[in-house]
Amino acid sequence: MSTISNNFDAISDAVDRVNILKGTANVWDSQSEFDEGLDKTRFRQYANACDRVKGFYQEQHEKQTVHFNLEARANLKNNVRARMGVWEALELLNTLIDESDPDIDLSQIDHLLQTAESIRRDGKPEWMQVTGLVHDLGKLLFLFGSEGQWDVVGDTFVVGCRFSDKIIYPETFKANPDSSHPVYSTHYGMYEPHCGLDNVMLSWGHDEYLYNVLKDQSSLPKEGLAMIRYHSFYPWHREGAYSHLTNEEDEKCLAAVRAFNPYDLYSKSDTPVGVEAVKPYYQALIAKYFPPVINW
Ligand SMILES: O[C@H]1[C@H](O)[C@@H](O)[C@H](O)[C@@H](O)[C@H]1O
Ligand SMILES: [Fe+2]
Ligand SMILES: [Fe+2]
Repeated sequence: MSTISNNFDAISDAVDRVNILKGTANVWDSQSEFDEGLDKTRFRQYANACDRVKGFYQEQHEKQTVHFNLEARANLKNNVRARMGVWEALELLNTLIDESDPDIDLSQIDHLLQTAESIRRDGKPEWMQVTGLVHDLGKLLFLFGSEGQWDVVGDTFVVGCRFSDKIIYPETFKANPDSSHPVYSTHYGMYEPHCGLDNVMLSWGHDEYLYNVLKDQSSLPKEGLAMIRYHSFYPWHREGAYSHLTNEEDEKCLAAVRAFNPYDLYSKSDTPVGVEAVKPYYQALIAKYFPPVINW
C-alpha cells in the first residue's frame, strides 16, 4: 500500500516539475534583455559608494553575529507580525528607502514592478514573474520591529565560520566579535564540509525572512523559493565563495539564482512602471500563487 502511495507521490512530483518547465525551456537562458547596450559596470560600485552605504555595511558587519542570528530565528518562530495579502504588503513596503543600495533612487514598489516586468518581457514563466514581484517583500521586517536596516537589507554572507574576503568591505568584519571567536573564525567554523546551504546560517535579513514566510504559504516552485532566499548572497552566486560548504543540491539552486539576478540588478536602470496599468495583471498572478491573506 505504502509503495503505491509513494509511487503516486513520485508521479505527482514529476507532473508538477513538467508543468513548471512546460513551455519554458528557456528559463535558465543566460540571454536576457540586459545583454545588449547596458553598461553593467556601473552597478554595485562599492569602492566609491556614498557614506550612507559604507556606514550601513560598517554597522551590519559588526552586528551580524551567530548570537544575534540565533535570536532572530527564534523570534521569527514565535510571532505572527501581521496578516495581509501580497498587494497590500507591496503598498506598505513602499515607505522604505533602502540604505544599503548604491543603485536605487526609486521606491520599493517601483523596483519590484521593474523586476517582474523585465522577467515578463523576456518571456519567462509566470512563477518567475511573480517571484520577481515579491522577492524584496521581506524588507517589511523593517516595519515589524527590526533593530535597524542592518538586520533587513544588504548583501548576505555566512555566519558561524570565517567571514569570506569575497564579501564587500571585508575589512569591516574586524569589529565583529565572531572574527576572534575560536570556532566561528575558522575555515569550516561550526559546519561540516559540504553540509549544504540549507544547513548553514546566512546573515539575517529580508531574504531569509521572506523565504520562511512563503515556503509554506505559496505554491512557488523550489527554484522560485531559492531565488528569494539567496538573491542577496552575492559572495556565493557572483563571487563563487563558500564552495567548501555547498553540496550538489546547491548547484541546482545556483543556476536559478544566477538566472534571476540580472532582472533584480539591471532593471534598476529602467523607467518606472505605471502601477495602475499593470495592477490587474499582477493581482491575477498573485491569486494563482498565494492565499488571499498571508501570516507575516
Ligand atoms: O542593497 C541591496 C538591496 O538591499 C537588495 O534588496 C539586496 O537584495 C541586495 O543584495 C543588496 O545589495
Ligand atoms: Fe533584495
Ligand atoms: Fe531586489
